[in-house]
Amino acid sequence: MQDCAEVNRDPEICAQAHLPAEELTPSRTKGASVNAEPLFNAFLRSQRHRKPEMAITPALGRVASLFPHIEKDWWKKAYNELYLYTDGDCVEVPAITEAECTKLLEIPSVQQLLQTKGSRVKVLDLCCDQGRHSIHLAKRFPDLKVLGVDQSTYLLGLAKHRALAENAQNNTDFREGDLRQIPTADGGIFVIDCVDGSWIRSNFSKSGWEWLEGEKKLLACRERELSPDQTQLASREIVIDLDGPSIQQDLFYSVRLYDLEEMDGLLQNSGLRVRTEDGMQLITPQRDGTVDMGMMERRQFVVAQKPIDDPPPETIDHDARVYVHPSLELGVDEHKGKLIKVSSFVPAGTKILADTPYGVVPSLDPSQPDTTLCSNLGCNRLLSSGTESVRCSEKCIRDVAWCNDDCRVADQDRHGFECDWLKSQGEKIREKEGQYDFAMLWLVVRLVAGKHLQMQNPHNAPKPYAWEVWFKRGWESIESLTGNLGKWPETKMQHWKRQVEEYLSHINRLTASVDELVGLICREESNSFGLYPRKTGSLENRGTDYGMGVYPRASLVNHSCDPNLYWGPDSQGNLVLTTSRDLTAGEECFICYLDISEYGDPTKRQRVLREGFHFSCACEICVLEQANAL
Ligand SMILES: C[S@@+](CC[C@H](N)C(=O)[O-])C[C@H]1O[C@@H](n2cnc3c(N)ncnc32)[C@H](O)[C@@H]1O
Repeated sequence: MQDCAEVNRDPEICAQAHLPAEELTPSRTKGASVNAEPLFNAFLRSQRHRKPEMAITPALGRVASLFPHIEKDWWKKAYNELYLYTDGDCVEVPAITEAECTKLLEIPSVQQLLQTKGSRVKVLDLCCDQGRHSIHLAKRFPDLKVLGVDQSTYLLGLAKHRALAENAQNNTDFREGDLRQIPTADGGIFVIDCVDGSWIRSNFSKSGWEWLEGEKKLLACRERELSPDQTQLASREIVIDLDGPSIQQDLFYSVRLYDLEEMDGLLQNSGLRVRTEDGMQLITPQRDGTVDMGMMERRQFVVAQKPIDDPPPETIDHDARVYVHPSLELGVDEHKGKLIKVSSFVPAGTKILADTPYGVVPSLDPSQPDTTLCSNLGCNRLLSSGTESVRCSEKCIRDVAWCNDDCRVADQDRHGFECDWLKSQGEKIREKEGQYDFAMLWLVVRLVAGKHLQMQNPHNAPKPYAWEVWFKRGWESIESLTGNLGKWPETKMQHWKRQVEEYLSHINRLTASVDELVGLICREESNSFGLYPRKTGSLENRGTDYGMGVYPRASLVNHSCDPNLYWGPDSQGNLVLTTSRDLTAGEECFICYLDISEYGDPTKRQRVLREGFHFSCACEICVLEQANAL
């Protein structure tokens, strides 16, 4: 690996196009695509004499479980010529490689890097396989230096052969290496193209039969099994050559399934920070109905970076972390008001929006009084009991903590705004009005604190973001939220007015009037999101909330009892909205405002929506239920 570092020290784009190679089970496409490339076949022919390295377990019939049969280092032998026939062939189409590279280049931070550095950028392609991305990028940008690293001597040989034939040998290099021993460079961008574990977990096919009509006539028979803890997917692949000695391979292997949160955690453990603003884009390779796509069916890009120097707290712009999918746009409906829709087809499992909060508060679970959120708005990490944390030196309230001193310093000004108020009013409100009203009033105070800081630091508004075509940022985004004014019952309005007069006049720097603050409560109550441990919008119970926040962009998504998005916070308190099914062009996006697992009863559900959100739901489920009730 020393060599790699020398050839391509500090790569700027580290693309783990197949993370790790052994973690993927690329699916199959027609053998015709293999035939389409004479060079590839010539190489295969030249390798014909090689005996497959794979040891075949003789006469092993049906097995009770696949897991006991998996050899420890199965991946050391599996990436041979058969792999390209039965697995790698599904992406052996130049158009797919081109589309995937275009996606990579569309990642905002990659674009930015290319714009600032030109094509002098160095690319490290880990688990480069037969070099299809490396060679494509090298040809597309002749000044680029691309190093491909893989553990398979066979695939590297093919990559070198191809680079030569495609005249890309001068700016590519291919070396043998183990990705686990490659140090990550500072300042570069780390892109992982990996299997979408959570999707595969619930959608994988237990078996697959596939005819592979190419240079060889092969039949691949596959069987798959999920481990009891659902973290591993084991496969058995028997490959039969119809012309030659029949069984070519009986391979048992297993792949670890990571979902986005786990991947995020892994990257953070390795000192990388996930760039949520770059999105985790989904690639769905071309396929046809006859292909057993295996784990290639759903993949995603995760983009991360080693933190460079953090900007000083007063210049932090949380809105810089907002991610908006390019197909997303705003609309208006006569009854529903503003709405979010998509302008083109978006496949299921796509992150459509990741929004940053304008304010968040922890909502303490009384059974776990030590659990809270890092108070730094740029962090919001969950601090479970036992996690090391820094407490407020003024001992204002037990809910206030930071995960470390850096976060405390970054949050100094904002917390300074609320500290005295929390100290004098916090526990009193909780005792007299209850936890819900305390969290609501605290959130309102944090919203006002945000406005106050913004007014103090007007330079806190750098360049416009592309998403500002549709959305507002900063305090303006809060002001533009619907408050359902005039729709709340008078008793509720009086209750909030009393609370504002009784508790909020204690903030010295608060310059807002009682009416403005009551209006802010109405907005907060119409738009705030709970932070739940499990995703919401599915039939699963979402669990108990550990925080609540106002997310001005995500707030524009309307409700349906049969939503097409699910939502949940990431580890930094950003709210991530993901499509739960394919969306067609023009379709409105919906989340479910309720935990549908608790609101199966239509009357109860309609009542909560009317009282809490002031509308009668007319989604398909509600219409059907009403028709059945008549
Ligand atoms: C979080 S906001 C959603 C964005 C809102 N449409 C706007 O104009 O800002 C919640 C409010 O949107 C409206 N809304 C949401 N879903 C709706 C639906 N399915 N039908 C009618 N109104 C809806 C209600 O007024 C609700 O209180």
